[in-house]
Parts: sequence; structure tokens; C-alpha cells
Amino acid sequence: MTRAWLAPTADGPVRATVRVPGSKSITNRALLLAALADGPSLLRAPLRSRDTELMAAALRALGVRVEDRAGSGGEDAWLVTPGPLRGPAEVDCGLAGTVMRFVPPAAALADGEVRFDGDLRARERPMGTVLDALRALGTDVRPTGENPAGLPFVLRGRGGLPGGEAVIDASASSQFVSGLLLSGARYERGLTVRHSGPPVPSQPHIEMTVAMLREQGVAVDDGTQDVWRVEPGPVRARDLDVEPDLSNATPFLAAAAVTGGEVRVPGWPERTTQAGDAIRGILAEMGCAVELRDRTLVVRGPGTLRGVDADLHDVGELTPTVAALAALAEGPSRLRGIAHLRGHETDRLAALAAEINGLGGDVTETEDGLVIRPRPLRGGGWRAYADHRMATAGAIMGLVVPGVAVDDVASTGKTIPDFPGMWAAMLEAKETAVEGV
Ligand SMILES: O=C(O)C1=C[C@@H](OP(=O)(O)O)[C@@H](O)[C@H](O)C1
Ligand SMILES: C=C(OP(=O)(O)O)C(=O)O
Repeated sequence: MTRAWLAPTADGPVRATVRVPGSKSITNRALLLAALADGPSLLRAPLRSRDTELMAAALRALGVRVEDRAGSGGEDAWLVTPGPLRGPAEVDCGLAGTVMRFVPPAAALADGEVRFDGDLRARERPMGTVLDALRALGTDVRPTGENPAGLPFVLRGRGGLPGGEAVIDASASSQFVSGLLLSGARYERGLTVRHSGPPVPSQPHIEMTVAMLREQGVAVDDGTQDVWRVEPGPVRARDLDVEPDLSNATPFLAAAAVTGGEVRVPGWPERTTQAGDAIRGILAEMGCAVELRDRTLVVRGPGTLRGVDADLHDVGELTPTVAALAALAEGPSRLRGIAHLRGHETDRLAALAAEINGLGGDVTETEDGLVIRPRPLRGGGWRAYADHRMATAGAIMGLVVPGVAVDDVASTGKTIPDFPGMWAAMLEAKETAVEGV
């Protein structure tokens, strides 16, 4: 059992410039598409964290070369050289939704047997939809554990797949759609994915998938709601600069919000498909000054934060940060449209309610979200439940509530290589304010 991490309390307004590592969602899509491409691709400034290292390892296991390289400016890069996909191979998904939902549709193209497993919690994450779709498309997939509809399982590839049409219920995760689309162009007849069921969450992530496919020369028709058609054809190799991870920027921006400070994040894209961009509107609604200037996002916190009524269906990833902000605001908040968060790294609705209430808060779970009423809070234990975003939410709380002890800060390594170091550097920075925000 590792020692808890005592979240540092800010001794005044936080003023810092924070460089955020690359986007998990872009890095793992880029790795997978590079593995299916018609030549080598250089991915510059990729995220190096547990989720992306697991994706790289999965692709290497299938016969793809993923090598460390420096880009032309000396920046960190991954050179991906595709090869024929083949088994036998073993894929460790860890707790990464992008690995467990994106790799099996690619592995269905491999020649040979591919075994998938992951963390214990990963065995509980929704997965059956992808496996049923692959079966319906002609892949042999069999469970190898107790869960008939998830990890662990074995997939026996025959070196190709006819493709066609898959009708799925993607209401539990947009990744079911993204995973199938990413490999669909390499199926003989391409792939049509048709969603049937309650609304699909996290739409921007599907838009990111479609945009990245198009950038690699794949024809995608997304003109009809809940239907996506990927034409068969080559995936063109492409060198790419990975954008900073905007969702991972949010705890740092929250530090400005809750301390009345100012945090700048350089490299913020003017236009992006990343869901995390929505934090700008949420922070503004809560009373922050938010300005995107020359690709640097500047957030200045107010004296007191306002509560929000927010539908986070499209941007569920932001919920732990927004819930922490809401618990530290002056009025009540309601977060809606996020029932699917019960299937994330942990049941995030239950976890947020339990941990905020454990500090003296007043949070109730609704069918599809949370109602958060600010209360005076006290220090205490904060369980991360192996969830990187629960750990960073605990760090936000600790900035203004002395004595918040996060049990598993190492869980942040899922998507941030050195979160405690970055957090400490932010608190030590003491920069001066910029004009005009
Ligand atoms: O495709 C992606 O990169 C992601 C899609 C979303 O998943 P869900 O649709 O399961 O929420 C998001 O929450 C996750 O962090 C990353
Ligand atoms: C839901 C998330 O991750 P995953 O990609 O594992 O689904 C997340 O990062 O908030």
C-alpha cells in the first residue's frame, strides 16, 4: 500500500503557465491509424502515459514497429511503421477505454489469435457491443473469463474481414462507434455503423475520429444522424503534431478558478475536435475571465465561483473537474446527461458523491448526474478508485481545503506522465498577471 498524497494547499492566488502534454484521444487514434496506414508516419509530441504506452505495446504485439524518434526540431516523436498484422499476440488494455475498444476491430484484420485482458476494473467496463459487432461481421471472438461480454477474450483473426454493416447500441460509450470506424476502411466492403438506442454520449470524440480518418484520405459519410459510412480503401500515412490534451488542462485551469489566480496554457488550438475545449464556456459561466490569445488560453478566477446547470453528455470527461469546481462555488450546481460515467474508470457519479460528501459536502446522485450544494468543507481522505480524473479532482479540492489526502495519485499516470510534479511546479511559479483578461 503506497502512502497517500497530501494535496498541497495554495497559499494565495495561483499564477502560472502550464505546458500540458499531448492529447490521449488524438495520440491513440493516430497510433492506430498509423498502424493501418500505407507507409510510415511520424507522430510528434505524442502523449507518453500509461494509456498510450499500452496502445503502442498492443500494436507492437500485432507486428507494427513503434519506435522512439526525435522530430526535426528535436521534439519527442514516435515513428510508426506498419506491417502485416499477425498473431499470436497478447494485448494488455490496462484501464484504457481507447485500447479495449479501438484495438479489437483492428486485430480482426490480423492473421492469428489475439488475446485481450486488462485491469480488474477493465473487465467490468462495457465492451459487449464491440464484440457482438465484430461477431456479426464474421470474426471469431470468445470470452476466456467469467464475463461473457467483455475482457478477457480471444479473437481469432483470418487476415481480413468482409465488413458490411453493424447495428449497435452505443449509448454506453462513443468509443464503440470510434473503434469500428477507425478500422472500417480496411474491411473489404468498408463499414456502415448504425446506432440504435438512447443518445450516443461524447459526440465530439466521434467527430475527432471522422476528422482524423478524412485527414488520412478515408471517405466517411456522417451526414445522417446515428449512421456512419466508411468506404473501403487505403489509410494514407501522415505525419502529425499532437495537440495538448485539453481535458488534462482542466485541473490546472481550475486552480486559477478556485484561488482567484491566473493560469495560462500555451498551444491551445484555435479549432479542435477535442471535447475538453468546452471548459472555456463552463469556466466563463462560473464567473471566470477566459481569453484565447495567440494560441494561449488565459483563465483568471473570480473572488467567488457561481454554480452551474450543465449538460455534460458530450463532454463527460470534464465531470470530475466541474464537480470539484461546483463543490467550491457559492451556489448549487446540477450536472446532467452523464449516466454513462458509471461505466468509466470507476462509477464516477458514485465516486464524486462519496468523496465530496466525505469532506463534509452535500452531493446527491440523480439518475443521470449530480446535484452539488456547496458546504463548508474539511480535510480528510480522498479515494481515487484508480481513476486519474478522480485523483486530479482531489488535487483541486486540496488547493482550498487543507488536509485532503489522495490515496492513489499514481493513477494520474494513465494520461499525465508526472502530475504531482506539474502540480508542484504550478504552485511554485508565482508569475505576474497578464494584461487585459
Ligand atoms: O474516444 C475517446 O478518445 C474518448 C471518448 C469518451 O468516451 P465515452 O464515450 O465512453 O465517454 C471519453 O470520455 C474518453 O475519455 C475518451
Ligand atoms: C473515460 C476516460 O477514459 P477512457 O479512454 O479509458 O474511457 C477518461 O479519460 O476520462
